[in-house]
Amino acid sequence: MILELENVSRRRGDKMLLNNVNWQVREGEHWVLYGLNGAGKTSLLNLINAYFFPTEGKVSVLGMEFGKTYLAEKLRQQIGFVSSSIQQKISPHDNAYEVVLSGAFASIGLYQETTEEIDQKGVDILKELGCLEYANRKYETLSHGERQRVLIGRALMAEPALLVLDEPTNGLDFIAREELLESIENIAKKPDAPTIIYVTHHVEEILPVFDKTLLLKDGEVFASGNTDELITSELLSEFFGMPVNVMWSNDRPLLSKVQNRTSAVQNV
Ligand SMILES: Nc1ncnc2c1ncn2[C@@H]1O[C@H](COP(=O)(O)OP(=O)(O)OP(=O)(O)O)[C@@H](O)[C@H]1O
Repeated sequence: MILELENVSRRRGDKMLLNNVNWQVREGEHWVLYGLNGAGKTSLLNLINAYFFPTEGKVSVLGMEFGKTYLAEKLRQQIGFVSSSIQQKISPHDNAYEVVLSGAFASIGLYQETTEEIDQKGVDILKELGCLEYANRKYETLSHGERQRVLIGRALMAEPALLVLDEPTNGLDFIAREELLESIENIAKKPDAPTIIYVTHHVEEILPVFDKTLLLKDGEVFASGNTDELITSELLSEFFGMPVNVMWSNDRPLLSKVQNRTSAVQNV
């Protein structure tokens, strides 16, 4: 089992950041974690990464149960994490190749000697993610989309059992977003792929490989299960508290607001 959360709550003062969350992620599954701003997604990721501990409930990540053994460092080495907070920590003067290689040591910056095997693996990953042409460019000169690819490459260097992609398409234009999604899909489809948790605000980004979804609302699990059963007009209308329409095109959902009668009349 990759992830097992049992009746997990996290309180901060009077506020419940997470309330009675149950979630099981099995090896080989790919999940979307979907929620609006403030739903508790970051809080949940902080818990998975052992930056937070639950006030109540049981958390077990990659077979390590929190509280019983304190293995935060060991755990984090086995989780590939791509987020805007990691993005900000990368040294802007390191080149793309060095950033990717640093993932082998779970370090920010490359301080250790690499082996030939590590170097080759870095090249393979750069190739796979389409980053070879800018491998020698400084991180600070890369576009937003290129940086995200490099960060995913860095995360893959450590061969993580779990890869968490926290809103990786933020700030990307349509083409860059679709290209990045294609790369993510290719990674997910590989036989030795890590389990992926893809965090997003955008239903349109749910790729067919993400066949499991957790809908988080106000710190609680609104629903979890098979994506095609959850991402429906009916369930999402209930989730948003307003009527929405979900249409599927090329196995990807498209979301739109259903116009109510009053606004339709106003538009006449
Ligand atoms: N340290 C804290 N103290 C008090 N409230 C907090 C703290 N951290 C987060 N919150 C609140 O908990 C709620 C959940 O926040 P969280 O950042 O987990 O949501 P999110 O789903 O990641 O949102 P976004 O998509 O906007 O990043 C929010 O209402 C937030 O204001």
